[in-house]
Amino acid sequence: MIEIKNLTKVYKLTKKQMAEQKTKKNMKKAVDDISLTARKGEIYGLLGPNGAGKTTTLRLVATLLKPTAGEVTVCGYDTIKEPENVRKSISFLTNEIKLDPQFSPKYMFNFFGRLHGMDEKTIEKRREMLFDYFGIKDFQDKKIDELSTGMKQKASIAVSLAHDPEVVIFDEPTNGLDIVTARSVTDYLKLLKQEGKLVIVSTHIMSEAEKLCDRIGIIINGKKVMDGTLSEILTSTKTKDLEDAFFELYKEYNKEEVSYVRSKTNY
Ligand SMILES: Nc1ncnc2c1ncn2[C@@H]1O[C@H](COP(=O)(O)OP(=O)(O)OP(=O)(O)O)[C@@H](O)[C@H]1O
Repeated sequence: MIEIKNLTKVYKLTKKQMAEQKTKKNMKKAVDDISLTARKGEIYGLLGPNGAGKTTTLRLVATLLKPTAGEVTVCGYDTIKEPENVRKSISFLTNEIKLDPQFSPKYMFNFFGRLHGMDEKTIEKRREMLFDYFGIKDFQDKKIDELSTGMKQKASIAVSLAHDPEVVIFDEPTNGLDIVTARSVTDYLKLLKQEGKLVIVSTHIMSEAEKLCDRIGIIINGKKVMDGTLSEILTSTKTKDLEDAFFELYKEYNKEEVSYVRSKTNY
């Protein structure tokens, strides 16, 4: 289980970042008082536009960042007090973490398996199963550098799952993948859920959130503005699909931006 309580993350901005973000403030509140609970046997989706704070939230859960305020527990372990136990319980995948291009998928899998303290027999069994599922076997001895984007992503996913963790945290796992590869990834996430794992993903793809996630947390400007099942969200927003629901919430929580877009488009 993941329990997030009043989580806040403020970044200090460099002068360059201030210029890039066109702001005079040297602080950016990327995550603003988010609380949520995600349970075993479900896929929880963080849905939000670019810059909403999804990656920062997942990095805080994965112990890669320290919160400015609030707390997170993963499988009962506090991310600040017991980060090692949290790391043992999770798989974390993000676009910024890449496998070393000079090594092969097989080498990387074995390396991470040993790092997690797995014995050679278990490593081989897990590798065979995961490489088989993701169609990596024929490419397992090639350099990562020589693989296609989809194959690289599938290899990263397989390696990240080597130790069979209870909690799977994937930041935009289908980003940049073709529809067939993306489907093999989302189908595998459903299998993990059926095994009783907790899967938490971020996405800005409405259809993916609709089809994949049991519950969805909508994040706008660092705040969780709503969460629930798809039908709960549609009922509360009186809309017929997630895109309309998202836009209703976006208008409510982002009035300045929406009126700017309207004035530009006469919408
Ligand atoms: N290391 C950092 N230093 C300063 N600001 C940051 C840093 N990382 C992220 N931000 C800012 O924090 C905000 C939230 O970023 P974050 O990457 O968490 O959003 P996101 O929802 O994952 O967006 P995307 O879908 O574009 O990945 C953005 O305004 C971003 O520019």
